[in-house]
Amino acid sequence: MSSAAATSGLARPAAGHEPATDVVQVYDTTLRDGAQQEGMNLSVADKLAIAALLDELGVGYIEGGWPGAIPKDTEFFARAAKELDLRHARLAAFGSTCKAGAQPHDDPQVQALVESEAPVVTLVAKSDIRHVERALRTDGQENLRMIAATVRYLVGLGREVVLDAEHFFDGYRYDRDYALACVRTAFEAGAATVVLCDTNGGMLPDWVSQVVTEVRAATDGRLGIHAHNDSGCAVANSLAAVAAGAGHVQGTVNGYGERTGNADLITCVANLELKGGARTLAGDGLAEASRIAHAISEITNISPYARQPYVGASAFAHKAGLHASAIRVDPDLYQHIDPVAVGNDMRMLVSEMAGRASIELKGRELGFDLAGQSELLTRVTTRVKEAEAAGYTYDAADASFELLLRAELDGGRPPRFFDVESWRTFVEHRPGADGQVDSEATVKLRTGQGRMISTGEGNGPVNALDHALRAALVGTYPEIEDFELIDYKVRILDSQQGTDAIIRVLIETSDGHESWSTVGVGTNIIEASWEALTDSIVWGLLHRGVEPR
Ligand SMILES: CC(=O)SCCNC(=O)CCNC(=O)[C@H](O)C(C)(C)COP(=O)(O)OP(=O)(O)OC[C@H]1O[C@@H](n2cnc3c(N)ncnc32)[C@H](O)[C@@H]1OP(=O)(O)O
Ligand SMILES: CC(=O)C(=O)O
Repeated sequence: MSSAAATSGLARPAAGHEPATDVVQVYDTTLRDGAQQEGMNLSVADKLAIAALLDELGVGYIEGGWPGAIPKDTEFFARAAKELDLRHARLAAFGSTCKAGAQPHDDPQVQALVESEAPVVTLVAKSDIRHVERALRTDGQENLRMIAATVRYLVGLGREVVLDAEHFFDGYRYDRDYALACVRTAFEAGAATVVLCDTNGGMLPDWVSQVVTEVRAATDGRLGIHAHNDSGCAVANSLAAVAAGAGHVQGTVNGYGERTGNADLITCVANLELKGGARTLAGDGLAEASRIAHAISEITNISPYARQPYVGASAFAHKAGLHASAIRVDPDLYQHIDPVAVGNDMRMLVSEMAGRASIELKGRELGFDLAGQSELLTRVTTRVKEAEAAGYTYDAADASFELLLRAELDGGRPPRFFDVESWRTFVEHRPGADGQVDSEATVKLRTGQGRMISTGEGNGPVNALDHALRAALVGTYPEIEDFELIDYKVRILDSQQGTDAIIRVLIETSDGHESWSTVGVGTNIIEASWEALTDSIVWGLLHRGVEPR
């Protein structure tokens, strides 16, 4: 594998996509525009924790929210000043220009921005004349006065002012002169950066490119880009803007944001750094990007998107056998960068699409050197294909695949910690018990310490079976007390057969340090669950280094 993505022959900038400037400011708005995402509700503690992670990533600016408008955001700035020790980022408070007919020093909303004590203030201003007239219900001159007065006032108080020109691209296409007048007014009043916003998110990269090129030629000062993803082009539009001369890019981690979200900041930065050769983040944060993106998902309580570029769990996961056979020669042949550059890992997926190279590489990932073991590789590949045809799925159940591989390595014998004599479950409904249904299971098995018979109760037959199995084993293998079933998924594979269909069960187990997934297949849910449950215990014991007792 190449040591750095930037050195990979595959990661060279494509002509026309290099940034026009080699330093691009990175401005994160996860805590403000990201928080505008449907269903997201961040506490002040959440915001402080995310801000610390963003600083670790190395962004230049963290927009913390809108003090004065949202009480939690007012509190965030008060606490951030005392509790955050930012090494890289400057905090930005977001708000709007003063109201029509008002002066900034009399406008309570502008005063709240001042009182936040954030060193940077980002003002949203209308730059589309239609919004000025219809939403603000004022005229173009008054809006320019509001921009000039508010920017000048805040700059006079020593703040770095960023002006977010809302609806800029739509406004520019409708009335170019007015949109340009807003940008010029902000620069003349002392704004450090004017950010051209695709607020409705409907632009396409060549439109953005053309507009930014023209604005750059017509004005003097640093331009930024703030793109929403309604046309699916937020990242592409941000890159197009930077290539056309914008020196500041706004976005959110994981692309959170209003409606379809904002430009995914990590994708933008990774593209700019690794392909465009720009300097964006302070420090080595990019190499930690996957961990940071996932940590932020934990805080927002929104499951990470596996297929997210660069940082997604599937971003460097390879399933097709032909891909694996080339990757065995050189990973660059099927990867656009070295995953290490963004703190991610290459993974091999074993499935019906696997070839012998996939099995060899997966084996290597699991710590087995299978190189040159041609017969074994053929046997395992055949077993995987047959099992997948019967309903198993190993790309979602690494632990079950490892047990299959170990069995083949050991002459077809699966690892044996116990021998099952029998198991059974029953479900009972008793009249007069408030509709309650009781489940009970009995498991009979043998370990080296003798014959064990245990009964378990549960809120369903699988739960009862799990309890009975654990009860039967815990005396011999106390280690299993730490194993916890954390996810359980059932899928009907042949739905046309109704209740006779094949059932697949996937189980995820954790011991508090790592988690592992196992699969079971059967004509009924309990049989399939039993297989996944026993695999999960066997794998857990093997990985604890436990010998059969
Ligand atoms: C494109 C973006 O995403 S910008 C960020 C948007 N974020 C938010 O709106 C979240 C926080 N917002 C809020 O808490 C509230 O909307 C507040 C506190 C800002 C305003 O609340 P209210 O005073 O009740 O006003 P309301 O939300 O109904 O309307 C917004 C007002 O701001 C005015 N306004 C809108 N944009 C601007 C601007 N750039 N400059 C000055 N005034 C503006 C509108 O004309 C309207 O004024 P009006 O009350 O005189 O009609
Ligand atoms: C400022 C902002 O969030 C927008 O225009 O989309």
